[in-house]
Amino acid sequence: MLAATPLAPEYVSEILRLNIGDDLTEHGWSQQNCFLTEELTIALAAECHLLNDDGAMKLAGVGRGDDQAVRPTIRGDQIAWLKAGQSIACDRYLQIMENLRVALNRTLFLGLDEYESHFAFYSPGASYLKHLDRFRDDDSRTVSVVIYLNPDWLPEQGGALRLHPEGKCSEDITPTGSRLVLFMSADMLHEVLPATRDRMSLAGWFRRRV
Ligand SMILES: O=C(O)CCC(=O)C(=O)O
Ligand SMILES: [Fe+2]
Repeated sequence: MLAATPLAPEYVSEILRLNIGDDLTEHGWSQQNCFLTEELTIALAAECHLLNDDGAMKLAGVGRGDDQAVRPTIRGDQIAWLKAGQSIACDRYLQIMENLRVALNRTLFLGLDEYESHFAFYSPGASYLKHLDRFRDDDSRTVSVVIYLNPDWLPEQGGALRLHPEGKCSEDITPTGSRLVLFMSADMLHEVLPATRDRMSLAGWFRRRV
């Protein structure tokens, strides 16, 4: 059982030591393995599974506002947005992301001031075609974040996040549990390849006020 213990204040400095800011500036993306403890990853994965089993997740849409539409051939994941206070595990995760926001602002001066996040559940065969995370009419999404919740993922099970950094070769990242991937929302084209097993994650966006 997860205890509701607060994170140590020095967690911000621990995050700063990971050089995520340098990675984002130099390459437009960063990957950190074992970013969450195994205990927290397991608790978040269990919550994601439960939400899916309870029918509390909805097929995700593409676009925004009146233009939003469900198009499973473009985007096939089911999602549930996080709300503060919904569980100890989610609050712990949101606290870690708040520390990450503070750490990124100290190094990148991006003025990130909010974080939004949802659980995502891709059933076998579901994918998300190549896209940018920033909307045409709203440039507040600045840094995209994904944390994977899948134990013992094998590369042959598919489901990679494929990044397409401009002018460079694409990069495939397997969705292994506790792994964190960040990238610049405005510039990084990316896609989710289909997998042969359930694929769970927490996707989120640091936004700046516009
Ligand atoms: O799950 C991933 O690897 C990326 C998800 C994604 O691109 C999105 O939700 O916008
Ligand atoms: Fe995306």
